[in-house]
Amino acid sequence: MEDSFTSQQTYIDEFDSVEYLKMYYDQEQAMLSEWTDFALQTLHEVFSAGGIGGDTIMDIGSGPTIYQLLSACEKFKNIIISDFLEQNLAEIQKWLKKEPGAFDWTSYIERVCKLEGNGATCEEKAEKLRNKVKEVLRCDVLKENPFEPLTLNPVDCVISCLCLEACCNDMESFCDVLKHLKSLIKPGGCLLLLSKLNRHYYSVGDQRFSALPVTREGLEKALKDAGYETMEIKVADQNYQSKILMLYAKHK
Ligand SMILES: C[S@@+](CC[C@H](N)C(=O)[O-])C[C@H]1O[C@@H](n2cnc3c(N)ncnc32)[C@H](O)[C@@H]1O
Repeated sequence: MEDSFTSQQTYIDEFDSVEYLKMYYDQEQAMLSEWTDFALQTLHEVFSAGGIGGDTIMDIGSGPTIYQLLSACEKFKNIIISDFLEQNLAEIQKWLKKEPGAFDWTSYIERVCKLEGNGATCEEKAEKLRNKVKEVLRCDVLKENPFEPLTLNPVDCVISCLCLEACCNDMESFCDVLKHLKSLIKPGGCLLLLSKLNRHYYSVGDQRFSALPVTREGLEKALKDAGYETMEIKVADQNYQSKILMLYAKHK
């Protein structure tokens, strides 16, 4: 069964949130900086350019991470965090409640404060983000209503980083998921997707998790087929090892 796409039960049983943070977000691990450099810089640019903002932003497949919301928290009054796994939501809650053992995001917060250059301290920025997170919810993007049995009001913006490729085993399913997300966005609102291209899997500890190897063209087509209008695409510099990109699309 080596080749089958990772099941939801495997995620529930095997995804180790603490190990994921250690492998991909611990500053000691230099291999990660290409992703975080790109994500922090790109999200800073997208949110500071104006145009994207409003009442509520929803992060889909947040995992145990908050770096992706550091720039967004300047532009939205409310933030909804969501993931399929309870263990990831528990990690987020630990950080929100400043509990012992919570992951230390200080260096990420400092980097975003520096990019924003408005004199806010790391503590002030962290408090701003904490205060804006109004919900931490379980979701399953494979469901037509990812928050079933809840029905949420559509939001101004949905953001999702490295998640959809981890849930969908083909482009048809990817397109269906984009349609599910569309129902969570107000008409005229936007979707921000951050992805690594052509990746077949990622590892957490000894466990491999499947990824759908997406291309820029495939993503653009899926967005079009799902009824979005692509507004902007940014691809990381050539000197990055793996191709990574940000897609900004509008719910027409
Ligand atoms: C590679 S991690 C990305 C985490 C985080 N967004 C980041 O940028 O590091 C993929 C995430 O997708 C979540 N996921 C997997 N299947 C899902 C589903 N059906 N619905 C929502 N999230 C799902 C996993 O729990 C995991 O947190």
